[in-house]
Amino acid sequence: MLKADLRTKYKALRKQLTFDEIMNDSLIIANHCIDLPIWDKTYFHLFLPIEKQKEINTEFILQILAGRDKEIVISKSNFEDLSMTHYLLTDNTTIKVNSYGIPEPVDGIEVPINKIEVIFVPLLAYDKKGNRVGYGKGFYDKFLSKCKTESIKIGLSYFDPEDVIDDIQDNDIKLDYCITPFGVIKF
Ligand SMILES: Nc1nc2c(c(=O)[nH]1)N(C=O)[C@@H](CNc1ccc(C(=O)N[C@@H](CCC(=O)O)C(=O)O)cc1)CN2
Ligand SMILES: Nc1ncnc2c1ncn2[C@@H]1O[C@H](COP(=O)(O)OP(=O)(O)OP(=O)(O)O)[C@@H](O)[C@H]1O
Repeated sequence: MLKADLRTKYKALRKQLTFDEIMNDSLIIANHCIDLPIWDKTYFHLFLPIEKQKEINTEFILQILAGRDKEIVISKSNFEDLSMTHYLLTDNTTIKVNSYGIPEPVDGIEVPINKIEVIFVPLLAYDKKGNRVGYGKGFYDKFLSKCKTESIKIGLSYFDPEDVIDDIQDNDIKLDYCITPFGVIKF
């Protein structure tokens, strides 16, 4: 299927999810993280969920990371140049929801991209090769292209993969893993 059709399909599927399903799936997904070979790493990038889009609630993953004394990195998005700036999440971080519904740090200690070792990636759909589709502005394509090649990219999804995304381009960066409520997929 084409990216545009996948966006429509998966937005519709997400719309049907109840609050309880979102919470249950998010908790199961967080528990699957424990099985991944990432726990020797220090710098973990996490997205904070857009509630109105019914994204996976990453609060449970956040708790696991904090419990293991990891450095947690979150981003602020610039919709003018489609770039992201990365900040360390600390006890003093003030989070504000922006006009797109994304919870973001107001300011803080900036983290250079080359420090980030593990990235939890939001997505609408993905395929069996680890290609992904987001909201279509290319924020994560750009961000992931600047990350160290050895960084571990982990998608989170409520759903199984599609067979194939037909319009993949050269600048699409593949995931290393995807976690769903059904288990961990390695690409
Ligand atoms: N939690 C989270 N943070 C993230 C992303 C994400 O997917 N999830 N992004 C991943 O790249 C970037 C933000 N990407 C976005 C791109 C477009 C829209 C947007 O256009 N929203 C419209 C309606 C979207 C729609 O339904 O298609 C709106 O809010 O009106 C929002 C976020 C960076 N931060
Ligand atoms: N590394 C890059 N640098 C600059 N532009 C890019 C890069 N990667 C992708 N783009 C551009 O971003 C636009 C959106 O790409 P795509 O449809 O793959 O977005 P997406 O993966 O759905 O969105 P997102 O990454 O925000 O979740 C395309 O026009 C693409 O050419």
